[in-house]
Amino acid sequence: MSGTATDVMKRYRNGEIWDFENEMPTLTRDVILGLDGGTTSTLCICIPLMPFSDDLPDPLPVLATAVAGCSNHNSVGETAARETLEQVMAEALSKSGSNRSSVRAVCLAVSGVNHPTDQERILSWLRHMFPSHVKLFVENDAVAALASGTLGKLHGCVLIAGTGTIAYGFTEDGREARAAGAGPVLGDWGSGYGIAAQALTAVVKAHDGRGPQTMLTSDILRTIGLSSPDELIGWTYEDPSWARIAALAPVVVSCAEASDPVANKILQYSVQDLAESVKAVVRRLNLCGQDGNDCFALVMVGGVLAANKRWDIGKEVVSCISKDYPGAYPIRPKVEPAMGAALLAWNYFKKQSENGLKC
Ligand SMILES: Nc1ncnc2c1ncn2[C@@H]1O[C@H](COP(=O)(O)OP(=O)(O)OP(=O)(O)O)[C@@H](O)[C@H]1O
Repeated sequence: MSGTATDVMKRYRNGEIWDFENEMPTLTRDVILGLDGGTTSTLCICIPLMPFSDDLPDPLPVLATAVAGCSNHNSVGETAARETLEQVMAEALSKSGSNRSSVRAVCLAVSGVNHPTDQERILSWLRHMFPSHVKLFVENDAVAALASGTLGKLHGCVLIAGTGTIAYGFTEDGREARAAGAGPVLGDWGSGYGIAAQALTAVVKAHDGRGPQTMLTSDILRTIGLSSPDELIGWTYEDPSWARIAALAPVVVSCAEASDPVANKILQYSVQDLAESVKAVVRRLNLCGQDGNDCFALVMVGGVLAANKRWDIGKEVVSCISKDYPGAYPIRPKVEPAMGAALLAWNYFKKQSENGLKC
């Protein structure tokens, strides 16, 4: 299958493949399922197998989406994770008017896929759900995040900074490298958790007389409804979940915006840490070429990198990376990681077709 940009425009209307002869959506079609399996929810997106053009339609055609709970087997166990996946894919297919026999590929991006054995285990679940001709992919969620910025091409580096952080990159010939993403105990200081943990530490140090006074004390205590730093010990033990601590990151930003030197220092350190993760990946993969000036996509994802009025962490990170690697071009994805996952699978078929292979 191949198609020009004009063909693509002709074949889509309102995000559906359109049967122009009969003025109705085409009912029988090959579809791809892209899934983003997070710790809180799982999103499944069903797209048609689009024509293999370099100019993708804008907006990208979505036949249906479905949302379910957690599908991370580390959190909910294998049986519940499999059931959630089955349910969310069945719902997306049913909403799109398709069924399992229309599925050409499934790409599942999940957090916690760090090793080929994780991949194999999840692949074997999918193999039981679909006929053998269906192409199956299981990736780390960072890979889908990269693809959501590059529209399916695995080339460049993604930096995710939300509750946690990770940098993940690919060369055009498929080599990959990652940095950070090992969790707060192992020093992800640029994550929401890392920023908030440094701020809480600064508050306790100021209270003890081990560090400078900071407006973080009043602002953090007000935010979490405590009256003294002494109560922080009980507060952290009460529920040490990463997201609860990480939710304090915007308080650090507002204190830095109000020129608090301690908050400023924390953010500057976090910016350096995030930039170092990306630079480590770029260096190991030589994404910037021999002279250091080659262009590469730098996909920026996550709440910490969202634009703030005056203290824009994402902008500072890019500026820090650009000093060493001027070819880094930042992309803030317009589509969901689940779409990134679906586009990864589509790109696989596109490459097959370009190489003259049957797909
Ligand atoms: N304006 C902001 N500036 C800095 N940090 C922010 C801002 N808004 C939200 N955050 C932080 O972003 C984090 C949430 O981001 P996001 O929703 O991308 O993460 P997540 O999906 O929960 O985590 P992860 O990507 O690690 O799984 C929270 O820690 C929050 O404190």
